[in-house]
Amino acid sequence: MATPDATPELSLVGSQEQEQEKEQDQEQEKEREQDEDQDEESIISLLLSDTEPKGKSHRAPKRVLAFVRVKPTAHFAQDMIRLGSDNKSIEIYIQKSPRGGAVNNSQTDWSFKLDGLLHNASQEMVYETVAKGLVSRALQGYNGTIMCYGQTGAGKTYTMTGTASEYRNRGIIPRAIQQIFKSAAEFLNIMVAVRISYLEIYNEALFDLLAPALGRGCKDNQLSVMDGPQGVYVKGLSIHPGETNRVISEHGLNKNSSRSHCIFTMYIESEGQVRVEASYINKSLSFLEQLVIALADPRREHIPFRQSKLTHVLKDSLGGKCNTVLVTNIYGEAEHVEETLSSLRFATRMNWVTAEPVPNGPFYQEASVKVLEEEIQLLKQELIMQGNLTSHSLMSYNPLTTAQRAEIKSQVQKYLRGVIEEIDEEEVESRLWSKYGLRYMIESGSSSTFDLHVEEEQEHMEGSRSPPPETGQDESSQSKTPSKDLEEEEEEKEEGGDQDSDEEPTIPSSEDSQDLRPPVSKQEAFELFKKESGREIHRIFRDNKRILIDRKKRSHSVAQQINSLKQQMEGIKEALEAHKQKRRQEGEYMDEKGQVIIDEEEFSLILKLKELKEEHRAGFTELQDLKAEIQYCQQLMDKCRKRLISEFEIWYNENVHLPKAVKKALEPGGNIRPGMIPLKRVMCLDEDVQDKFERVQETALPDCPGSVKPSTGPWRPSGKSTGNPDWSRLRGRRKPCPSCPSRSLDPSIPEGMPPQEVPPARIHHRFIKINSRKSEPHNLWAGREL
Ligand SMILES: Nc1ncnc2c1ncn2[C@@H]1O[C@H](COP(=O)(O)OP(=O)(O)OP(=O)(O)O)[C@@H](O)[C@H]1O
Repeated sequence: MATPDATPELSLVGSQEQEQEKEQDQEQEKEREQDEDQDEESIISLLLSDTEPKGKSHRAPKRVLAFVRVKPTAHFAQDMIRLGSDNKSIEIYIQKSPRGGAVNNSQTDWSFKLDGLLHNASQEMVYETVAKGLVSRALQGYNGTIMCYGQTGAGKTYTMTGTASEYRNRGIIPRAIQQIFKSAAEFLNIMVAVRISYLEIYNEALFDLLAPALGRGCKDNQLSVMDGPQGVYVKGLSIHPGETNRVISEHGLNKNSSRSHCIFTMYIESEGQVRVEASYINKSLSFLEQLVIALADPRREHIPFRQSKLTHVLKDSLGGKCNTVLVTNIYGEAEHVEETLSSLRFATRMNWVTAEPVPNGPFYQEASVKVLEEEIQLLKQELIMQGNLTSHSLMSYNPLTTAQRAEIKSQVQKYLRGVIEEIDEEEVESRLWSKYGLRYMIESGSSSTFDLHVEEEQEHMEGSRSPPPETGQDESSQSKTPSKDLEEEEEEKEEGGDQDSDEEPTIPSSEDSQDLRPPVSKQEAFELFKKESGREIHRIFRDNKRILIDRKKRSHSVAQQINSLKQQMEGIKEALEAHKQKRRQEGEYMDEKGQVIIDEEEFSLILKLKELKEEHRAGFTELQDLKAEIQYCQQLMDKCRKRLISEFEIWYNENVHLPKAVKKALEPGGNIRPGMIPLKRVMCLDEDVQDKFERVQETALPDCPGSVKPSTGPWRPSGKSTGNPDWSRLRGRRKPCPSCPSRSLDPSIPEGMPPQEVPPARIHHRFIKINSRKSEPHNLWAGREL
């Protein structure tokens, strides 16, 4: 049984044969005395806490933590084993051997100081003391190893796996798995995968305990310990998704376990990257002792890791980048005292082994990286969408290479010399437009605002290279925000209907070839569409997007808040634990109801912890709600995006590709039913036809100031005309001029119709298309004549 009143005494009485060892131990003991007081508490608290101490490098060497667990017994050798009331020291007293004679100076007393004694400790307490901090650190990215060492039957398996019969007696492994999954569940943004392996080393042979067909005794077993760039690993060892119970019960508790060493490893991965390997070793070791002696001696250069499979496998766990905790299981009975002494010596040496744990990358950082990655993904999707809209699915957003520049230059030159009819590359086309500031003209009879917007867009993009609009709009109307502008336009439309007018500034003069307009690019058309027909759906899309971004930001900050609360809670729990320990050591007072009396500080800590827990719970619920909202908004956004694109495609084809007359024919009551003319057959004026038409128009309207001459310029595709225009009819198609009301260019409008009744029409628009698809020579009038 425990001897709580035993005085802790740090003394070392040695025997001759152990003199050398004793000197070394004394030297170390002195050093330890100096460092210990400052160091010990901080090391333990660092290991047991989630947080890094401020101002301290996490690369500072850390000792292996050594705990001793005493197996409960009714025959505790009180006279031989004395447990210190500090719960850290243990003394062994062995009576002098009578064989030693009168001069018997063999050592009889040994005193050991470790990081903690676990006597009559529940499984829960063992886990809290030994493993919880290490697992928390594993979740922050540090590899960790928990080892159990001790005499056969001393309780290693019980400590590691516990008993299957009683839930509360589950051991470190199931509790660690539970803690990992619980913590992972709190980081909803991160997918955490836990995989396991279970290795047995028996007579220097390796066995995969999770490969049913390859258990011990199977000749096919081909496992070997390897040194890899990522550290030591066992080649051929199977790694499984985290369902362990069945297999462990089959293999883990075999009868010969006392002669074997078992290493259970958990690999914690977040989003594909192996983060942590938390290993558990549960068997007594012999080569390990030599290794530990070597590791504990700073003067030793060679560390004999490779002398056994076990020590080789443990290379990264001892003295490496790993947090290591040792539990030494001992018996409390007198008959085992020699073995107990040897186990405690091992524990003390292990306690001197240092390591420099380095994180693989903490989850908390991972969470923020995840948010940024999602943002990048979102932006990429938008870029792809834009690319699709501009038919630039293969568009590269990188600067052009020299070869690409040369290709563009050569194509442009060929095109300008008339060597080629079309510039193949769509990207070349778009760059051409932007380089030469070319504008477009649209065969549109109904959308006056369309042109106006295009003009505004161009101005916006090119820094007001065009002359200001002469539509009578005052300056204030030009400086309106797009949304306000759109609202007012809408109102204007409602009040005055379609205000297509001849005064619009988009009408180019024939002298000014700069104003010649190539066809509208899809990108520009899309911008326009978003402000007009697609305005509502675009608004919804934007609203959803705004909500989505807002929720993502919020969820990120809530996640951070939760993490910080968690850290605070851990801090308070530690403080409470310290209070509890102190209380127990100093003796507890009870009130009349038998309840322990606590001091004010402890009470306020309890209240604070309660408060934090509530906040944590609320934060967690909010995070889950936000997650659901984010998912929902994302779906809505996707739907809106699809709808926006599909409606735009229809709008674009109708407004840009279809000439006015075809559109008119497609209107309800028109003579062409939708679908009769494939939209892909882009209607464009054949160049020859158009040239002739321009000439006819010029001669037909020589002296009418209100008439506008079609533009001429360098954009003359030299396609062969196959059309057969009816010139007599063409002569009749002129733009209605306010001063010449009897003349109309619309074939559907009889001559002499008053101007106010003439539907809006433009003859100065010409359709020039440069793209990789060949469009059939086809003209508006031929279409109408069908
Ligand atoms: N702290 C404890 N409380 C209750 N029972 C214990 C405790 N420690 C060990 N035992 C019991 O003692 C027996 C032996 O323990 P265990 O199998 O864990 O020893 P071991 O060190 O793993 O032995 P071996 O090296 O031979 O495998 C088991 O029945 C176990 O349940």
